[in-house]
Amino acid sequence: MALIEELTSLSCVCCWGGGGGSVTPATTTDMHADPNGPVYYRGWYHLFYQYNPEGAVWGNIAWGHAVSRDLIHWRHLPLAMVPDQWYDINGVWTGSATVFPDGSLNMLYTGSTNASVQVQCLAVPEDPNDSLLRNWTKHEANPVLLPPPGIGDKDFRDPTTAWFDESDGTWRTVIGSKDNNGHAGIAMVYKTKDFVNYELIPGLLHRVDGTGMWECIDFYPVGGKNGGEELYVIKESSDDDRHDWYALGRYDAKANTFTPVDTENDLGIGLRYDWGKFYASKTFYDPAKERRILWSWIGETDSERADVAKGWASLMSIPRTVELDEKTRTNLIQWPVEEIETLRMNSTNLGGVTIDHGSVFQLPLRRATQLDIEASFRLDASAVAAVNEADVGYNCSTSGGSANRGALGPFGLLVLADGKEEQTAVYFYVSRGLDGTLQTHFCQDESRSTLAQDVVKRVVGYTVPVLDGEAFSLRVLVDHSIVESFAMGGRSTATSRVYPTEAIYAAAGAYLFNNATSGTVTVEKLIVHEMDSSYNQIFMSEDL
Ligand SMILES: OC[C@H]1O[C@@](CO)(OC[C@@]2(O[C@H]3O[C@H](CO)[C@@H](O)[C@H](O)[C@H]3O)O[C@H](CO)[C@@H](O)[C@@H]2O)[C@@H](O)[C@@H]1O
Repeated sequence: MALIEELTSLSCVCCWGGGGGSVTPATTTDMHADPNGPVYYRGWYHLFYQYNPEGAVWGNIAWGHAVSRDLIHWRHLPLAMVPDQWYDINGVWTGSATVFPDGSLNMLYTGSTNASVQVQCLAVPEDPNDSLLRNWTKHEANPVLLPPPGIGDKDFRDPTTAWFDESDGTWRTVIGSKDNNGHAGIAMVYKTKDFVNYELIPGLLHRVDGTGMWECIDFYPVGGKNGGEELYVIKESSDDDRHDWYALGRYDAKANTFTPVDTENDLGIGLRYDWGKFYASKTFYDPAKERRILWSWIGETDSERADVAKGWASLMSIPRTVELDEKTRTNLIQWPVEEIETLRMNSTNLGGVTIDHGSVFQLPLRRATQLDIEASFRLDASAVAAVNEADVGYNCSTSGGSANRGALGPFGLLVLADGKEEQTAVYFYVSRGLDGTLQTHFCQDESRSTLAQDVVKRVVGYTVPVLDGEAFSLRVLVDHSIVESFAMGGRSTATSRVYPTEAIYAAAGAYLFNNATSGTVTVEKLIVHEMDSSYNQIFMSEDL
């Protein structure tokens, strides 16, 4: 069994379900999954989530609920909704909040009926004056939407936040499904005036053959500032491969179509929010700070048996802002919300060092289990120029991880590392293509993250754009058993759920490494912040 040394208290914005540390468990065994209906309401950030109060495995799905003033310090509230009606008795599944111009809001969610049919249901706050949104009324007209003809009873779920279409004064929501003909993922759009009666808009918003069932679709605009063209993001959580894929494109409301800007990066085949463990994510618009925030379910990578033994499973990612990368316009930028910086304590500036090829350098830190690391690297220009031979076919997942040496990489950081057996490597590997251009790969190697045997350990990552003159930059958030990394200012991210058994407490360290065969790496910037815990707990009246 894998051992988790202690609660992941920093990134665990939502891991209330026991595991020790500062969080009082709601019960002794439970399981969390998809973020649901995130919303800002009357001064509170609300996070609802798929939750099994009865065990550390999926099942008996209800809506857990927590609130925060700052997205970092969370207070647990009682369950917001439980399966208690024929139309959701098999689970109150994933849904989204829609906020109206007058500030009121509702939730559309998927109910799994007594016959396991997926239907859409409406819920409204019992008392709109309760800023904590503690009690919810399921609408008497539920279920408000059934699977349409041609769609499988079990393939119709996870309505998005609705948006208003001025052309006909209706609200629009997207629901994901699949078409077995072509094993296609599909996105359907419904219009409604009252959230009780719906009309399916003819045609599909989008469809991509071979991608299978699209769960937890998200759809929102990005960019459009300073005269730039607004684009749309469509995101699907692939039931086939359990990754969150996105595409950038143009939305034609009249034609009800989404067209990707780059067909090679169409939905489900090109861009991912995160190359690690990151699923069923959802965004919401934060009116308080005029930003879009992304949350995701980080599942376990050890065995179900281990989850049952430890009594809880899964947690939420650190909330991230998400916006269009205006420099490339080919990808999103994700970044930990600025509020995370309030947890920074001691900061150590270690920049300005040069690491020779084939070397490792331990960072002089007091403790290294809760860190926020900001780093940027530059390769020695003469070493880059000297590499004439093409190095094609490099792939983070299959090229041997951080141990595999090339002329220009890997180089980066080792975290949750004991200097002997255990480490998680976060690194860049630069290769020259046949056309002479350089390609940068951003990878995270979990293969030595734990000595435990019942853990899926992978090397994850992909290529990341590096523009002329840019240094190779990394931001790495380390929290005992989670590593969330952001490369090139957030153009690419990788999250690893790890279970060190030796690299724990005082034995955990962090290192710089340059495992390239030629050339030095200059560490231009390296600031390591020790991080405080967020001390999440049950909501108390004095929290008001
Ligand atoms: O909780 C339901 C909501 O969660 C979503 C996306 O995470 O669907 C998850 C899904 O898978 C769960 O059940 C599987 C067993 O049937 C289990 O293997 C898996 O680990 C669980 O996450 O739930 C349905 C029904 O089982 C399945 O088709 C999905 O893949 C979301 O789509 C739901 O609203």
